[in-house]
Parts: sequence; structure tokens; C-alpha cells
Amino acid sequence: MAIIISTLISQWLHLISLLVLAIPLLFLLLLKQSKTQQPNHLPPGPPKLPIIGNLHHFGHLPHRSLSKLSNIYGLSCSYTRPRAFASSLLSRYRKRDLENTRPQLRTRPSLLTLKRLSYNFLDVALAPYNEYWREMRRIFVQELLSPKMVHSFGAVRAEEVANMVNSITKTCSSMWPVDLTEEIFSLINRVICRIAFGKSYQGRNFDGGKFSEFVHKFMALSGSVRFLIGSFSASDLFPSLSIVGVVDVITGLRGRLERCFRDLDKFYQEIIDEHLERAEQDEDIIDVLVGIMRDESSAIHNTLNHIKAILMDIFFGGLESSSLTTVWAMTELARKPELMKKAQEEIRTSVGKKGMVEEGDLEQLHYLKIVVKETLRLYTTAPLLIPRECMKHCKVNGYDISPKTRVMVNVWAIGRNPEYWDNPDMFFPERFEGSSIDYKGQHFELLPFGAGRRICPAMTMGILHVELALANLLYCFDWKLPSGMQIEDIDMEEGTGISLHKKSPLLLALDAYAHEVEKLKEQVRNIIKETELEPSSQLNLVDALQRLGVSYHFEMEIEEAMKQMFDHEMIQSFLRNNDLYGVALCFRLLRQQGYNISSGN
Ligand code: HEM
Repeated sequence: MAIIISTLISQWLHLISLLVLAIPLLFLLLLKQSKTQQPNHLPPGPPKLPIIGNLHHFGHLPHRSLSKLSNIYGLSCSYTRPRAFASSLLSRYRKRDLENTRPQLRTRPSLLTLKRLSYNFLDVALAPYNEYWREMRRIFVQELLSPKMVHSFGAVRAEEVANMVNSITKTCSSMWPVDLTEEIFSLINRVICRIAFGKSYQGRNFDGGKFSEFVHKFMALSGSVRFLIGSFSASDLFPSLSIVGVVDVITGLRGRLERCFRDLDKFYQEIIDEHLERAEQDEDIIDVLVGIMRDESSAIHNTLNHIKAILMDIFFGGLESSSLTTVWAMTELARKPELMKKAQEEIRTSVGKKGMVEEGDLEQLHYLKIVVKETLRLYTTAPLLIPRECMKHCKVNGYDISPKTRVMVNVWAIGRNPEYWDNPDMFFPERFEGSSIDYKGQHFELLPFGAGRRICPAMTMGILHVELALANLLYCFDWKLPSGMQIEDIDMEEGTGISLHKKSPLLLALDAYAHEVEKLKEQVRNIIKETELEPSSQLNLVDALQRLGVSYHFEMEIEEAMKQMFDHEMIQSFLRNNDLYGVALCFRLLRQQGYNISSGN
């Protein structure tokens, strides 16, 4: 109770302090605004309020609010204070205009809050457009995420996907649903951590636990500042008035940011120190960055801060985007079981009985690819991209965009614009069948990775993570809604945060039958381990299971059916390769044929 009262008092004190500050601030701003020269032909927008302009229109899901505004006010609208803070919604622009404007929109606004988190803009994502950014982006694309480098992490991804499958198998039952959001986030988290930190990440006290705490803190922080999209604090909103920095102190935002920054900085330092001390290299991302730091001929004199800034990009860019896309894809497929089945059939037919979808299989999975494309159209994880800033005066649809204008490109609205898409709100991957539209920045209707010079440099890796996770979830398990739940009950609400979150976790149950097969696999796996079955044992499946002591009751006819359906060689190869999925698959096929197989005890 005491805690609640003290929290209330402190909130009131904050509010009163803010009001006290607001009055002199209002005068200062009105004075300054009256002196500001207005450009000629600004985009239309709703009436503005003093100081905050149109900020109150943004709501807690700005991409949606801005989309509505553009429907009312036309092609390009919604700004607050030209120069200091302005946002042009480019959800409906002419393609020609976009092409002409793009060169003027290559830089990022210098947001004070992000200055700290990016080690004074030493990273790629937030650095202004200049020679430094060009070189850092080259390093990012050619050295950190080159196709060779991405490929070299294949084993890490395969291992972590197998861990996810095992974790789902172990922790769930057909009664208790799986928290897919948790499973997917933790998979991508482990993959990205291992790619960035290498072996040193595994088995350490920050393995999983501590690091995901940091990630959560970051996410919470981004959620708390979300409503100002792209202007992350009061100081960013009114950069010309240094006094307003006090507001950030009062609201506690500065303190929280500082603490979060220090935690992360300490964490990075620990790992970098280890990499610096050890003799042999792992070829993880820190190793590559340390190599560049030691290379005196490098165009950029890399320091520890450069390395840390790049790590920020990798975690900010790599964690959420791929996880959220996979979660939304599974959510939509759960709402459309016929599409899920179609995707599963494609994967299972193409991959066969290997037990896992491997990276090399993905190329053949055309339906899966358009499922991902459709997900990115509807649930683009960065709905307003990363804010851009206008470098030189330019025109969009005849409207003036003056230098220093902060520009948000509403790719979420573009992806749902009825002028470009039939039934835009419907999840319908088939719309991409036979279509050349892609997400690589060439088709302005679909820009989930942005476009132009600032397009996401890790698109290939991001897509690979999504496709691999999704393919394995669909291949290894049959999913259904938790008992008592209807399709309409699936919560599609978006949460706040700088990315497009699903507000509540996605909970799905394993189909009872599929779950049994998984249980059987686990049982057989243990038995093989215990009895140390020789790989060369000449056994057929039924004999093998009997010799191993698995008491499955087979009717005679089932045994016959098995012998007919699976030739001796095939079963031998399952056993030789310890391919329990294959064994389980035999059972599954028999069940599908209507045979009643029940486990003994
Ligand atoms: C499905 C996965 C991903 C999606 C949807 C995505 C989306 C985006 C978007 C929309 C942008 C802004 C582009 C613009 O302003 O025009 C961006 C930039 C960026 N992304 Fe990604 N991203 C993904 C994966 C990744 C991964 C895995 C990494 C790093 C390992 C990454 C690192 C970056 C960086 C560094 C930038 C800044 C580029 C620049 O300003 O030059 N992204 N991404």
C-alpha cells in the first residue's frame, strides 16, 4: 500500500513539475515559432496545437493514426513544427516523387537519446549520411554479414533450431499450449548471441538469462518512448531549447536510459576483453571487429566504442525483426488452418524424412517464401522505417519538404493501401504467386526492409532466420488452437514499442497425435542410448522395438502393413542413422491409415 501511495505521490509531483515547466516553455516556443520562416507549400495536416503541433494525433500506434490522417488530408501530411520536428507521412506518394526525393532522405536525425546508445553515432543505423557511414556500412555488409560469413553460421542455426524443437517437445503436452512467442524469441536471441559473441557466449552467466534481461529492458524502454516516434525524448522533440532536457530528467527517462546504457556497456566490455585476451579466434562478429581494430591500414580507426556501437545495431536490428515476423506468420497461419496445412505439405513433401529442415531445403519452399512475404506486407516490423531527415529542400507530391524535416515513411500503410493491393487487410500469400513483386527495395508497394542506400543491410540473414524457424515449426509439429479457443479468439492486437509487436503471446497447442509421436521419439531415443544399439544391427523396425523393450502392441495386420509400407532397407537406414523422426514417421503413417497403435506402458 505504502509503495502504491508513494508511487502516486511521485507521479503527481512529476505532473506538477511538468506543468510548472510548460508555462515558460510555451512562451519561449511561441516566440521562436513566430520568428520561424514557414516554407511555401507545406503538406496539409490537421489543425495544430501550440508547442506540440500535431503530436496528439499520433496515438499509441502512430503508423495507424498517421495512415488515417493521410486518408483525410491526402497524399502527404501531418507535421508538427517544420524544421525542429516534422513528420511527413509518405504512405501515398507517386513513385516518381519517391525516386526524386530519395537522395535527399538518406540521412538520419541526430536524436539526443540515440546519440548515447549509438556511442555518438558510431554505428550504421543511426549515423548521419557521410563518408564515415559509407565505410561502416561497407564493413557491415562485406565483412560482418558477407554471404560467406552468414553461411559459416549455418551449424549454429541448425543446432539452435534443434534445441527449440527439443524444448517444445519436452515442455509441452497436448493439454498445455506452447508459448510460441517465447520459443521463437529465445531461438533468435541464442542465434544472434552466438553469431556475435561466438563460443564465449555459451555456458556463461549471461547465457540466455542475463542477456535476455538486457533485451527486455531495451524493449521496455522503446515502448515507453514510442508515442513520440522518432523523437525519443523531450530534448529530441525540442532540440533548440536545452531547458527541456530537464523534462527528461524529471520523467525519469534519462535515468532509465543511462542505467540501461551502462549495463549494456559493461556487458559488451566484458566480452570484448575476453576476445582481446584469448589467442585463438572463433571468427564470430567480435573477432572480425577486433581484427579490423588491430589493422592499422583500415580506413577507420576502430576503437572499442565502434565495436560496441555495431553490437547495438546487431541486437536492435537482428533480434526483434526476425522474431516478430515469425510470430506474426505463425499467428496468421493459426487463423487459417488450410494455409498452414498447405505450407506443411509443401515442406514435408520436399524435405522428406530428414527430421529437420536444413538451410539448403529452403530454396525449394516456394509457398513458405510467399507466406513470409505476405507476413512482411501486413506486419512490417518497422512500420515507419527508421526516421530519415531531409538533407536539402525537396518536393513530395508538390509539397515543400524543407531541410532538417524529420520524415517517416509509413511502409505499414503502403503495404495495406487498397490502391496497390486487393483486399489489403486479408492474409493471402497466393497474391504473390506469379507476381514479380519483391521486398528488396525495388517495388515501392512493399518496403519492409526500406529502400535505397539505407535499406536494411542484413535482409538475407533476417529472411533466413525467419524462414528456417518457420519451416521447422511447421515441419516438426502439427499445431492447433488451445482447447476451448476459437479462431476469432486469437488476439491480433498490436502492442506498443518501436517495432510492430503482437501484444499478447501466441499460444498454440500441439496436436495430440503429433505430440504422441514426439513422445515416442523421445522414448526410443532414450532406449537407444541406454541399450547402446549397434548402428549396424540388422533389425527390422518391429524387431528392433521389441528387442529394445518398447512395448507397443501391434495387431498382426499392423505388423504386416508396416512390412508392406516400409521396406527393410529404409527402416535399417532410420535405425543406422539414429533417425528417430523416421521411426516416428512410420507410426504416424500407420495412424493416418487408420491403424490403432497404442503404447503399452
Ligand atoms: C526480418 C528481419 C529484418 C527486418 C524486417 C529489418 C528491417 C529493417 C528496416 C525497415 C530498416 C530501415 C531501413 C530504412 O530506413 O530505409 C533496417 C535497417 C537496418 N537493419 Fe534491418 N531488418 C531485419 C533484420 C536485420 C538484422 C538481422 C540485422 C543485423 C544483424 C539488421 C540490421 C540493420 C541495420 C544496421 C540497419 C541500418 C541501415 C542503415 O541505416 O544504413 N536488420 N532494417
